Formats: sequence, structure tokens, C-alpha cells
Amino acid sequence: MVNVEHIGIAVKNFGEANALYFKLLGVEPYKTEFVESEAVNTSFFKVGGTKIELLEGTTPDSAISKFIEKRGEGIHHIAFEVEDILAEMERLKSEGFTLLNETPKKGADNKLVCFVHPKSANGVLVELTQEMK
Ligand SMILES: C[C@@H](C(=O)O)C(=O)SCCNC(=O)CCNC(=O)[C@H](O)C(C)(C)COP(=O)(O)OP(=O)(O)OC[C@H]1O[C@@H](n2cnc3c(N)ncnc32)[C@H](O)[C@@H]1OP(=O)(O)O
Ligand SMILES: [Co+2]
Repeated sequence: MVNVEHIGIAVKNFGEANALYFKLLGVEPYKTEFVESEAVNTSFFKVGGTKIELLEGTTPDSAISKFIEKRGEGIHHIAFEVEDILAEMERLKSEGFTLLNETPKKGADNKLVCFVHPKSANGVLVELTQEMK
């Protein structure tokens, strides 16, 4: 794992949350992006060498909508950047982690991503990200 690529935060109201994080961090999001496959609106704020990703579910069965329903708003996942996502997926599988997708999928911000089940990582949903070349 190279670094903490981003921390994902589940929010109810995307517009209000973006305004609040602008006040908190003192920077505008450098991009917002709708990710259809995950049914989420996302925005990214640069903070030092890492990023904060705000996520709003766009359908009731989006992972973000379900998370907020069950646990309320808050930190949803930690994303680690990796150089070779296929190799990291194999390594984590052989170490006994439960992967939530068997093949990398297209995430936000030009990345390939894979999620690790929170039940296999001390209650933390982990995302692996690899820059798409
Ligand atoms: C676009 C992008 C990007 O950066 O590129 C993104 O981040 S997309 C981010 C949105 N996409 C995703 O998260 C995709 C991967 N996520 C998933 O596949 C799902 O959300 C799961 C993590 C499997 C959870 O699904 P679901 O809630 O339906 O399953 P479940 O009811 O069986 O929940 C299993 C247990 O995990 C807990 N649980 C659910 N979500 C959790 C989370 N984010 N962190 C920690 N624990 C979590 C539930 O409360 C429950 O605990 P108890 O059993 O104790 O009640
Ligand atoms: Co993410």
C-alpha cells in the first residue's frame, strides 16, 4: 500500500455537506463526479497529501443510503492507493480478507477500485485504488 488515497464520508445532503466542508477545510472540492455503478454523487477535497471524499447515495439501495439508514452519517471507508491492484487483491485474499468484488471496478477520479468487507477488517470498510493508466 502506497498511501491513504482518501477517506470517504457518507452525507445526507450533498449541497449542504459541500458547503460545510468548504468552511471546515478552507478549500473548494477540486471535482464532483456522479458514479453510476455505485449510485453515488462524490466530491473530492485535497488535504495535504490525501483527500476527503464526500458521498451521497442517489438511490435508496445505494451502499451509502443503506449505511446512513443503518448507522447515520459519518466515516464510511478508508481508501489505500496501491500500485498493482490485482496483486494486492490476490495477496489480501490469501491472507484471509473477504473481497467485495472479484474483479477491479471503475471508481471515481479515474481509478480502479476494490472493496474489502468491514467484517474482515475490524469493522472498517477498506477500498483499494489504483490509478488507471
Ligand atoms: C466511487 C467510490 C470511489 O471512491 O471511487 C466509492 O468510494 S463508492 C462507495 C460506496 N460503495 C461501496 O461501499 C461498495 C462496497 N460496499 C458494499 O458492498 C456494502 O456496502 C457492504 C460493505 C458489504 C455492506 O453492505 P450491507 O449493509 O448491505 O450489508 P450488511 O447489512 O450485511 O452489513 C454487514 C455489516 O457491515 C456493517 N457495515 C456496512 N457498511 C459499513 C461500513 N461502511 N463500515 C463499517 N461497517 C459497515 C453493517 O452495519 C453490518 O453490521 P452489523 O452486522 O453489525 O449490523
Ligand atoms: Co471511495
